[in-house]
This record gives sequence, C-alpha cells and structure tokens, in this order.
Amino acid sequence: MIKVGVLGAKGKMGAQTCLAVEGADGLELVARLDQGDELDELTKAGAQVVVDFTRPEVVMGNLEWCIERGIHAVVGTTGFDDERLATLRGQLEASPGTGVLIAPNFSIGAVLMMQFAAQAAPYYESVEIIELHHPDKVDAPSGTARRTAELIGAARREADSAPIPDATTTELEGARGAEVDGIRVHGIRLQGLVAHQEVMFGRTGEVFTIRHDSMNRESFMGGVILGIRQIGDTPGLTVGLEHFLDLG
Ligand SMILES: NC(=O)C1=CN([C@@H]2O[C@H](COP(=O)(O)OP(=O)(O)OC[C@H]3O[C@@H](n4cnc5c(N)ncnc54)[C@H](O)[C@@H]3O)[C@@H](O)[C@H]2O)C=CC1
Ligand SMILES: O=C(O)C1=N[C@H](C(=O)O)C[C@H](O)C1
Repeated sequence: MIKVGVLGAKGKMGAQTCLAVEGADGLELVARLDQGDELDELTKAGAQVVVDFTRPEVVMGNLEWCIERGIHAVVGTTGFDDERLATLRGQLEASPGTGVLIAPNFSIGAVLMMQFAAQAAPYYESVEIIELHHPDKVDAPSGTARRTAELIGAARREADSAPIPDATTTELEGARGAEVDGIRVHGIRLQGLVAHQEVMFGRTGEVFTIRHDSMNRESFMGGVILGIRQIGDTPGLTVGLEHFLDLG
C-alpha cells in the first residue's frame, strides 16, 4: 500500500483526487489537508507520497517541507518557471531518493496534444495557442499553455525556423495575447468551460489545428494515479507526465 496525503483537499482538483485515491488499488488516503492545516499531519499519518493541488504562491513551501522529509510529491499546481525548477533540483540533490513530478497537465490527451504540437512546429510558419478555462482559474496563461509554448519554441529553435510573420504595429495592449518563448498565447475564461486548448498552425494555403477538451476533472485522475504509483521509483525532478507514459 502506498500511503497518500492530499494538499488542497477541499479544492476542485484536491477533492477529485481524494475520491480517485480512495478508489484505486494499492493506494491508501491517509491525510487530506487544506489551507490552515499543519503539514505535520502528513508525517503523523505516515504519508509516503503527497499530491499538491493548491496555489502557485504556496506550492514551493509545501514542496520544500516534503523534500526535507523524504516525502515524494506529485504536483499539479501551476506556476513553475525555470527558476522554480532549479530551486527544486537543488533541494532534491540534498535529499537523494526523493522524487517530485511536476505535471502541467495530467490528462492523457493534453500530454499528446503537447507532443504533437512540438512535432508539427517545424513544418509551419505560424503558430498561436488559445487556452480556454472556467472563470474560477486564478492564473493566466495556463500551465499547459506555457509548457506547450516552451515545447514549440524549443522545436522551432532546433529546426532554425524563421520568425513568425506578424505585421502588427498598432495594438491595444493585450489584443495579440501574451508572448511565451516567442509564441502568442490567448486566454479565454468562460462559465461552462472546464479546461481546453487549441494550438493553431498555419502555412500558405493550410491551417492545422490541434484541440484538446477536458470535459470534467475525472479526465486528470488517470495521470494523477499513475504519477503516485511511479514517483517512489523515480528519484529527482521529473517535468511532464510524458516521462511516465510509453509514447513510443
Ligand atoms: N496539472 C493538472 O492537470 C491540473 C492542474 N490544475 C492546477 O491545480 C491548482 C488547483 O486547482 P483547483 O483545484 O481548480 O483550485 P481550487 O481553488 O479549487 O483549490 C485549491 C485549494 O488549495 C487550498 N489551499 C490554498 N493554500 C493552501 C495551503 N497552503 N495548504 C493547503 N491547501 C491550500 C485552497 O483552500 C483550495 O481548497 C491550480 O494551480 C490549477 O491550475 C488544475 C487542474 C488540472
Ligand atoms: O486550473 C485549471 O483548471 C487547470 N489548470 C492546469 C493549467 O493551468 O494548465 C491544467 C488544466 O488546464 C486545468
């Protein structure tokens, strides 16, 4: 049995994760913590793996606490940049044997979307990302959109792609979206949505669109459970669920 603690257990993803862990073979939910609870509850309950679905402003403190105690972590919370990842690598060096998975998106389709987007990137002159989410989301652009842009940016650099054509010289601030690694990212917040993304590629005479839709939060749970099962055997920092999937 892997003993699992959930941080952010009263939130949308945390609550869904508690249900998924309770229903999964070989996993035991030993702690559900939310804002105001003491992290010591995790050690008291003997948690071996912690799942974090909290907020970008608190996740680094939670992870430092877990890593210092050799507790593995599976992290869905957004807000990770290169600086944060470097900090985690440093902390993990001092705690050999401890594993942390940072997954910008736990749904299989979103992982495939990111992989396919990186694959398509060298073949198109233009690319833009549109992420669409529920209006309770506190961060923009989404972690998934950031990661997709980084993967596309890396693939375009590798292919020595020409700059993306764009004649805009006059712009109302924000009209062309945010720029992540040279890629334009547009965010939509709409009641009724859960989590969705389109990656649009263009070249003369054709447009190619990759779209992924999470219709509910169960869509993330297969990836979360996989992460919990694997992280104890994967010391160090892993970024992206694709490393735990056999994608060929
Ligand atoms: N990687 C993925 O596949 C997914 C990632 N997310 C990300 O997960 C995060 C949480 O998303 P939601 O569940 O929708 O948000 P939410 O706002 O519903 O839940 C966050 C929960 O964290 C709690 N919290 C805040 N500070 C805390 C602390 N110090 N200790 C313990 N709990 C604390 C809040 O009280 C709240 O219950 C966001 O960053 C979101 O972008 C969301 C969906 C999928
Ligand atoms: O806040 C959300 O809901 C989601 N957050 C993650 C992100 O920012 O990419 C994953 C998914 O898009 C849902």
